[in-house]
Amino acid sequence: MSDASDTTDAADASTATGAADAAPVDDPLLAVRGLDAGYGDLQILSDVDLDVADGEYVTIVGPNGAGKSTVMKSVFGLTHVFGGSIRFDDADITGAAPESLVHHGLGYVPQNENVFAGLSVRENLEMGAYVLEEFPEERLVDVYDRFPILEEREDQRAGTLSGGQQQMLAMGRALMLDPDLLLLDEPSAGLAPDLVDDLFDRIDAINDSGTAILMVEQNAKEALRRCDRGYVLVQGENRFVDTGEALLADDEVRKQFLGG
Ligand SMILES: Nc1ncnc2c1ncn2[C@@H]1O[C@H](COP(=O)(O)OP(=O)(O)OP(=O)(O)O)[C@@H](O)[C@H]1O
Repeated sequence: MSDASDTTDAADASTATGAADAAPVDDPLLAVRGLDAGYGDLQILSDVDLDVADGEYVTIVGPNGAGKSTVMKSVFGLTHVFGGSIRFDDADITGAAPESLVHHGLGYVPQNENVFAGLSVRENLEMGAYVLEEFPEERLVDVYDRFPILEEREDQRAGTLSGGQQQMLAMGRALMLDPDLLLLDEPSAGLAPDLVDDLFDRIDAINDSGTAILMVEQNAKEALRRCDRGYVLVQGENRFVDTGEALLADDEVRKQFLGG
């Protein structure tokens, strides 16, 4: 974990003992500061700070109901923000609508219902680019390169794909706009264990080609193994922040959140 002497003003906002510097990145692509957010009148997140640098791979782990998905939804304009700010690429996007965020270079793959089941694979991918005046053929080629099964099945209805293929399609759709930051909410949920590694490899490859990733995962050990930095969120607050490697090695994190 980071030394306490590292703490900045933003980190001072962290409430839990042992919280490291939650905002350690110079000139971050995404900067969440002091975020209080939730649904209707219900506040779920308290004073959350989170950074993602350009090209960085950041993961959020933590117990069920901690508010991990709520962080992602807040970044994508899908919650009620009570306080704090969200900046992306030097613009204040706090409370901005999802339609405007995709223009800004933000892609979001929700955990559930993330494909149009009644449309074909190709139509789903076309929907991913609907905000553009001209269809980006080169993006389709890139997505088919990353996920060849989607090209093989381009005329098949998305609802008939397997869970893993639907997840690839959802990611492919978000990649059609070549986002600078891709938000992935539990991409491995519901996948057979032998498919999970393959999916994580593909996410690594997306990151290797320059797209920053912010990912929520239940599969915490694997996610921390692969990411640059991780946040452990508990009851709507940052509890630990560090490199994935340091979090995996931390006794308290291991004992409390990674099953020993
Ligand atoms: N649309 C909603 N309206 C009201 N409360 C909600 C809504 N969505 C989530 N919540 C509540 O917000 C809290 C945090 O949920 P969230 O899905 O962000 O947690 P999570 O850490 O992602 O959990 P999990 O790992 O189980 O997906 C939970 O108590 C949940 O019941």
